[in-house]
Amino acid sequence: MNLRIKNIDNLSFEGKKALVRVDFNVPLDGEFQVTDDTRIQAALPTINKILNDGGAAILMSHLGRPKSGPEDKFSLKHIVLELEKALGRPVKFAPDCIGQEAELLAESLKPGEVLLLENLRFYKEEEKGDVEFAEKLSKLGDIYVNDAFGTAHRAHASTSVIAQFFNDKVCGYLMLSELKNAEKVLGKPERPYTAIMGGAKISDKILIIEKLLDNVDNLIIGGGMSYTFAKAQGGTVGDSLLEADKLDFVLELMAKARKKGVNLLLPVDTVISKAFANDAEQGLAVSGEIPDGWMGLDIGPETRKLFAETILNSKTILWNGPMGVFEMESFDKGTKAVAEALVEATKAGSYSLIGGGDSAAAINKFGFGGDVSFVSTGGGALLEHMEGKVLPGVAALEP
Ligand SMILES: Nc1ncnc2c1ncn2[C@@H]1O[C@H](COP(=O)(O)OP(=O)(O)O)[C@@H](O)[C@H]1O
Ligand SMILES: O=C(OP(=O)(O)O)[C@H](O)COP(=O)(O)O
Repeated sequence: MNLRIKNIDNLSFEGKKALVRVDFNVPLDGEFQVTDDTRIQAALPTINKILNDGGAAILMSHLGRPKSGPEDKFSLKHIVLELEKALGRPVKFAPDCIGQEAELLAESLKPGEVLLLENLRFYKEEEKGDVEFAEKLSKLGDIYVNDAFGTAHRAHASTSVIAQFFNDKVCGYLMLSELKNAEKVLGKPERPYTAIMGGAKISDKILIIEKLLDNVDNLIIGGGMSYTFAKAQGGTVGDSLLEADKLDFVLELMAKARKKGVNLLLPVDTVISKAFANDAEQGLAVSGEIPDGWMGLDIGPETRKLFAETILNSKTILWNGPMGVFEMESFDKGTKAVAEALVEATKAGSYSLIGGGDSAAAINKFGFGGDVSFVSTGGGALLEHMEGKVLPGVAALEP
């Protein structure tokens, strides 16, 4: 971890206004209710430290990916109630993240008070990393705190460019805890070290899979991406997810695993279905032998046993991406079996780190969130960090 960054514990916020970049990019339902408040809860230690010190907190975040300007469905006003509930105190809201009203609201903020700014991405300048926009934001606070680990892989105005306008700039507690936990896997992980990769698309995870082969003892591949491996080995995959342009890459990966002595585990059987639906006709197939008209939507029972065995023999485990379409009950058994193995391994003293929105949602769905070592609030950010890339949101905090 970078020790040149100032420690938040050594900083007093008394009488100060802290401008805090948080990641409140949380899921909302059709009624604009927050359906998972993990990221809000995770930001509380930093906000409470500021308030308990006698400071005021000005919170800024993005929500979703608005295309051009303000859109009601992406307004952060929808999360004010949830934030008030979590903090146990009122939260003021600035309907624009820059400009006169935001400045007046920030200026009149008293110690112990909290102000939430409207979605930063209502300005295209945010994602462009525009310096003038960053400077306007910076006028709102005296100290800059970045606690948005989930967005730390973005070099945006509020996550990195803004830092140059502050003498006092620090990592928040969430960011620190995320970096510390990732270090256990990135540094000298206790061995055997097993990475489990799943989810829908190989193309999203190519770099990380390749990078992992330099470090892991076992690499488990499940979920939608495993059918491209089956196809590349000459198998048939019916209507399963397939990235036909990645077949050569997959064969190279397999060769690299052999060369590096990495034990690559692929599914040996798969739950198949006639359609992408919970109640469609289902069956079981040997991997690479899926008939036409069927699609693989989960790993099969033999695979679950095989994967669990390896997980239980591991000392460090990194998991990203579900083993099947866990959102449907008929296809959640593989993901559940892997989650259960992770919990058991953790109980036996192994270190387990889970990243990615869907993997975190899966582990929470099964009620295991508290039974693994760490569930990261980052998806892309955690993976980029694992690839060894410098996170702009962290680098910007260096003096
Ligand atoms: N066999 C499969 N066929 C289709 N979709 C799948 C399959 N296995 C997993 N998925 C889907 O992959 C999605 C998660 O992928 P991804 O976004 O890569 O995970 P994460 O957010 O954890 O990184 C889930 O919505 C899940 O339903
Ligand atoms: O949810 C996020 O990323 P994730 O889906 O990789 O966890 C972050 O808020 C970053 O959002 P972005 O990918 O729109 O920049």
